[in-house]
Amino acid sequence: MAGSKSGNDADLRDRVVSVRQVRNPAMVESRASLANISGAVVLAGAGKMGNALLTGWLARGLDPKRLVVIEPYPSDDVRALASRGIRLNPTEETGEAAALVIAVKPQTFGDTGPALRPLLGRSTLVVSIMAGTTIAKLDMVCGGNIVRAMPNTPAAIGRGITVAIAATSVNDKQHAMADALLRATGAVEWIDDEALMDAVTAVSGSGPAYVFLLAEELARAGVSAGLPADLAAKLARETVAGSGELLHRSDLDAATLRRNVTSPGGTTAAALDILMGEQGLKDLMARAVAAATKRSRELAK
Ligand SMILES: NC(=O)C1=CN([C@@H]2O[C@H](COP(=O)(O)OP(=O)(O)OC[C@H]3O[C@@H](n4cnc5c(N)ncnc54)[C@H](O)[C@@H]3O)[C@@H](O)[C@H]2O)C=CC1
Ligand SMILES: O=C(O)[C@@H]1CCC=N1
Repeated sequence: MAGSKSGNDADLRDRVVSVRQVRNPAMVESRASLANISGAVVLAGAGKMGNALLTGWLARGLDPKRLVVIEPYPSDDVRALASRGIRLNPTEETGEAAALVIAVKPQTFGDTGPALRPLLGRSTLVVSIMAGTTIAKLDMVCGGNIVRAMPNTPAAIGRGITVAIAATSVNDKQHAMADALLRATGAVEWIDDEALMDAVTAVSGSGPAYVFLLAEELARAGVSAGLPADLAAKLARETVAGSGELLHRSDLDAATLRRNVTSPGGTTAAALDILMGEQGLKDLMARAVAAATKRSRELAK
């Protein structure tokens, strides 16, 4: 038994190494491409997602002097970046940007978008991460060579996943720059069917919230089952984080990892009878993702 466990550990280590080997080239390439950007990278909106992007770019070697941040209510963290050379709300002309990344709320874009036009030249790349905001709307409100992208908040620790689609006017150089900017925060998947973006937003854009809710409710259920609140919170947090990390490192799919926890006739099976029963998680998740997809479509109007 012990022999087979250490064999499993060795297998897991091998898999971790092979995962790292696969991921590194893209990160290295992203770092090289970020360092090669000439011209200003302007970020409009340094809230939760804008901040995560900023952190990733700086960690991957984008020269802070190339960064311009437009943010009416900068957090202390963003203000502190000014000491590293980032230009925050500059009053002087910044000239034509190499890239403009739009991270304001979609509901405000109709008002904020036109003010960004002076930053755009013929070759400016525009990357929008706004939910539900189509390439056609971006083109109408501010123009530029547009990439529409949907990241998620694990971007803040370089573990996000972004789905992106480029307008036909985006050339190879602009495409590579967009890829480098987005890849600085994790994996990137390029698609060529914009209609998929609403479901993408519902699954990976909003998805971290569903996982955090799972941690919240697992802790609450632990308290109901008799645990002290702080122990329940710690157990739920570490269980969600550890399971996510195992899923990340393992070659096994989620269903197999789930089965590996489930002894026939045991405690997990008793819980899964509820979670996988009628109107269980499958039904709830399908309804939740459908609601988010619908909301993303509504934001486009
Ligand atoms: N939070 C998330 O998990 C994700 C958000 N997104 C998208 O990212 C965008 C930003 O979302 P959050 O960061 O969550 O919101 P947020 O509210 O934290 O950030 C938006 C920022 O825009 C700033 N702002 C307002 N008017 C502005 C102007 N005229 N010029 C420049 N900045 C202005 C606000 O002060 C705020 O800091 C949204 O479009 C959202 O759909 C995309 C993927 C995930
Ligand atoms: O809730 C939202 O609308 C944004 C987009 C995906 C995550 N947060």
